[in-house]
Amino acid sequence: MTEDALFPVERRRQEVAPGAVHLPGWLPAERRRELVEACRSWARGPVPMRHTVLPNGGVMSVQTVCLGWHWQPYRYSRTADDVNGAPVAAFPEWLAEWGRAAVADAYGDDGGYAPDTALVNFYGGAARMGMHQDKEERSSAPVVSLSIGDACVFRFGNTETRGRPYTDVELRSGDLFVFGGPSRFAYHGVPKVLTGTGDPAAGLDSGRLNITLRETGLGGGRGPAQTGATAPTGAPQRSREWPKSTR
Ligand SMILES: O=C(O)CCC(=O)C(=O)O
Ligand SMILES: [Fe+2]
Repeated sequence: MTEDALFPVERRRQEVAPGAVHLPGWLPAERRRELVEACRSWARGPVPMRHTVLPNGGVMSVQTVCLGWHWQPYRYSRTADDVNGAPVAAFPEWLAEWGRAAVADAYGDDGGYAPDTALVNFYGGAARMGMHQDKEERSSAPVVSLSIGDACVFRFGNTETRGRPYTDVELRSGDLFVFGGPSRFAYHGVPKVLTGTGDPAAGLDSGRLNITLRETGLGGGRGPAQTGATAPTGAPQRSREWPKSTR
C-alpha cells in the first residue's frame, strides 16, 4: 500500500484488461541498478538517445534509443537513418531472458517468447506519451514493459479508440507491465510523470526510464551481435539465481 495516499492503493498483481498484467515491484534493486547502467551505456551510442521527430514535424518529449531494431515512425530498420545512420546496438541475450521470465510470471508460461527489439525511453519531468498502439511489429507476441525511476500514470485503453474506456495505472520503479493476447494492440500512453518519486537505489534520482521488449516478426535475429559486432559495454552480468518469480 502507498504510505502517502489518502485512499491507499493496493500494490498487487492486477489484470487491467484481458492479457494486460501489472506486476508491481517485479525488478529487485540490483537488477534495476544494472538496467539503469546498461541504459546509460546504450544512450551513448552507437546511436545516441534522441527526441524522435514525427512525420508531421512534431518532436517527441520522450528521448529514445533502440536495441536490435531501430524504430522510427513508423517502421523498423537495422540502421538509425533518422539519427546518425549507425547500425543499431545488438539486443542482448540476457534481456531476452528477462523478457521470458516476465512473460512467464505474467501468464504462467513464457510461450517461447523471443524478443528481438527494445525501445528504451527516458522521460524528463515534463515528458509524456500520447495514446498510441504498438503496431509496427508483424507479430502478436506480447510487449514487456519495465519501468525505473520516477513513477508515472500509465493509461491503458482499448483496441478501438484512443479514448475511453481506459484504466489509469500507476507504474513505479521496478514495475512490470505485460500486454498481449486480446490487449496486444490496445491504445496506451503516459499522460504524466510523477516527478520527485525517483529511485536513488537504482541510481536514477529523477526522470523515468521505460524499456519495452517486443518481437518484431521481421526475422534475422537480435541484431549486430549475431553477425560479429560486439555487444554494448556496461551490459550487466545476470546472477544465475535470477530471474525468478517475485509474486
Ligand atoms: O513509457 C511507457 O510506459 C510506455 C512506452 C510506450 O508505450 C512505447 O514505447 O511504445
Ligand atoms: Fe507503446
